Amino acid sequence: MTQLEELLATWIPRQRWFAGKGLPIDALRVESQHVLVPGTPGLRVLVVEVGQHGRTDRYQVLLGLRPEGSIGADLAHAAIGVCELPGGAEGTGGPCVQAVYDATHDPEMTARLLEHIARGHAEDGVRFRRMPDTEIHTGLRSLVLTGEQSNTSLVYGEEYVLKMFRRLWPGHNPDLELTAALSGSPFVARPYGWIETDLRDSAADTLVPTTLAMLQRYLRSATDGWVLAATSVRDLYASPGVAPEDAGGDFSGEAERLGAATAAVHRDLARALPTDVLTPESQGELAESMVSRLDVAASQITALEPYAPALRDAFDAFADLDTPLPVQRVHGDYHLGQVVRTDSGWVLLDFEGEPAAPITERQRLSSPLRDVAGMLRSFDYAARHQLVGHAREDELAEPARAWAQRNREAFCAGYAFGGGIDPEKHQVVLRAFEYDKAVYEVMYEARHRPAWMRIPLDSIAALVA
Ligand SMILES: Nc1ncnc2c1ncn2[C@@H]1O[C@H](COP(=O)(O)OP(=O)(O)O)[C@@H](O)[C@H]1O
Ligand SMILES: O=P(O)(O)O[C@H]1O[C@H](CO)[C@@H](O[C@H]2O[C@H](CO)[C@@H](O)[C@H](O)[C@H]2O)[C@H](O)[C@H]1O
Repeated sequence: MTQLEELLATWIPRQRWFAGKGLPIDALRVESQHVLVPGTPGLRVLVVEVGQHGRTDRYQVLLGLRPEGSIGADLAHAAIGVCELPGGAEGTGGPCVQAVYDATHDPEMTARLLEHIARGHAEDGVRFRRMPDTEIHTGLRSLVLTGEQSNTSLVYGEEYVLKMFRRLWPGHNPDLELTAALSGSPFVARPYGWIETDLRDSAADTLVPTTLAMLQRYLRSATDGWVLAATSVRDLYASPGVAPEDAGGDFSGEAERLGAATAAVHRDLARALPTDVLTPESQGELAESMVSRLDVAASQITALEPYAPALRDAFDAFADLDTPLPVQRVHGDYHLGQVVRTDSGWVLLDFEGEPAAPITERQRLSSPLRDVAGMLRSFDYAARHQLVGHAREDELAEPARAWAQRNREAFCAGYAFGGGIDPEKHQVVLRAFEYDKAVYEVMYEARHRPAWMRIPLDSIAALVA
């Protein structure tokens, strides 16, 4: 490994967006390095290959370069280290020792990204694109959004958000594809542009245009759906003996409006992008993929094993259904943290799909009920997460169940009222998607938040009871 690769092998596993937590890094290689700002201070986009346990993932790193010893206090938290870089100070000849740091925290450097998108510039294999009929204000200072994210988002002057996709797969990111297809909808934040490069698809041995980042309108008045729901749950838990419908912070009106917004987005996606009907064979394959995901999860998480037969039965029942299943592009990783409440209503974000799945899989058409199931799981999460370690856990189990049930029903009613298919009439499909999502969540939590693994596990226990 080069000195830079050694540094990255220590720094990358500590980042929130690193998906391979818990496993040692066996190999790391800088696959490509694109110079956006030559010299020092300098800016490069790196595509880094990380090998772990027999598989290789790619990550995007925005690397800042400064002369050794010149990283000020404002960037100290972003420091990666000091190393010799080939062509470190472009124009000066040979290798040169540089301080390298995470440039997402450096507004001087990130300002260049916004300028490049505004101008539709291209630089060293990286293309910056502006959406037609948009005007972009430059000269805005960026700040990194804090929070539990799979990617990194920069907010420019409360006007735009630039989401840098961290884990890269060859292809256009579905977040960009779907947000662009929904442009003009009141239920999505307007897209302004994107950044892309070519990434090698080793299976096909071709270079594929691949999205590195997407620029969108920043919604100033937005409040996270998860935060709103968690506040409602907290209110309920602080009012012993009060039913969810009588509690001050009842969420069901919002849940119903969210259901209607979701149905409207599904309708618009079905109008703008391809749709189909699943053949019985494809439905069988989908059920099989749910079973395989369960098998992998149960082989790693022994606490899942007792529920595996009941889960398999639900997937089999789905495979045996003989009603044709309409499919289309869907959100793919829908939960309360992906929706925000603004002054004018709910807005849906992050159409990326499950960040751990290859892009081709995420682009596959699916039933809109998959998203409905995702949101129903999220109501369950919102109700249960405050029980973890709570002194009154046993006493609160019933209010938690009642809160989740009330909001599930309200969401489904809003979805049907808003023109979506009535989820209540498709229980077999809905159950299969809910179980599949819960299995995914067990794996996700085992990797990212082990203390929360019992949330989906408890739900599975209750669902199959
Ligand atoms: N356009 C936006 N306006 C306001 N807040 C946003 C916007 N986009 C994202 N956010 C905030 O950032 C959080 C993470 O964004 P998201 O796109 O879900 O990133 P990730 O894929 O990394 O999880 C969201 O939950 C939301 O609170
Ligand atoms: O938002 P991301 O695209 O990063 O999605 C991943 O992280 C989510 C957690 O932030 C995870 O969602 C799970 O936890 C949520 C509460 O934090 C809960 O509302 C969801 O229902 C639950 O699935 C998501 O699964 C994962 O892909």
